[in-house]
Amino acid sequence: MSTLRLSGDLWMGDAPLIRNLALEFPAARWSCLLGRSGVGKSTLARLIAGLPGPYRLEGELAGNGRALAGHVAMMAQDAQLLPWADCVQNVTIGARLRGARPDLARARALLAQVGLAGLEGRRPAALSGGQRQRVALARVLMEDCPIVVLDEPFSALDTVTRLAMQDLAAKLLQGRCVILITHDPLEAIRLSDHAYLLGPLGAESLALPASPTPRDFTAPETLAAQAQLLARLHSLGPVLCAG
Ligand SMILES: Nc1ncnc2c1ncn2[C@@H]1O[C@H](COP(=O)(O)OP(=O)(O)OP(=O)(O)O)[C@@H](O)[C@H]1O
Repeated sequence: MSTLRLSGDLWMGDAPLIRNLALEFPAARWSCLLGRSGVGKSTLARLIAGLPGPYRLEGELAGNGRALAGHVAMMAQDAQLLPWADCVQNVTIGARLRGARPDLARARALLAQVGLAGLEGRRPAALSGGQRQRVALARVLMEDCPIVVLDEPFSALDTVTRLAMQDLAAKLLQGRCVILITHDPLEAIRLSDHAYLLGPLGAESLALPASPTPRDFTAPETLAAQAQLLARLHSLGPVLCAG
């Protein structure tokens, strides 16, 4: 699967959310989706991941004309772990739901890769927020899908843990088509090869530094791009609540 393409109008119930979408998510690249709260970023993430909901796309979503079922793994802000299951059981949940025999050795190896060697038998309640996101990352790697959707995966973490998780994800998800949703301009700039700013009337492509990712958060070009992106997001104005 080389490039994932999404085009058309996104609807929530009987109301349009985003019109005129023409998004391209190349293989082996990180693409970022930005936009005001409520614009429809998580809805797009769910659509790409094939999750059910009261939304529909009047258009096309495919990778080289092929359907996406079985090709997408997703990681969200909340690690979404089973509270009664230990790390190994959480990482192998996909196989068990499919009725397949879980590869426990591979699960343990992936947990070691994300820095959780020795904690395999712990349940989520006995892990820190950062450790839970590491389990979620290991679960994504376990699924071994060419497309990975990350919906604000690190936004609940403190800044230093977040930077470490960004570096880890950039390393371990290398070679996959990653679609990152984030509110954090620095995260977008550090990790993305390209970015779209979403609005109700469509998506705008944003310029990013040419340097390789993950970008050094102290590099002048990273900081300049972060400031520029923050200014662009700020210019959209605050989110207003109806009623
Ligand atoms: N299950 C649902 N039923 C009805 N409306 C929904 C549902 N889920 C989301 N919406 C609405 O669809 C719109 C888009 O929601 P979505 O969560 O995709 O936005 P978002 O851009 O991800 O926002 P945020 O940045 O705040 O997470 C919002 O107006 C939201 O209220």
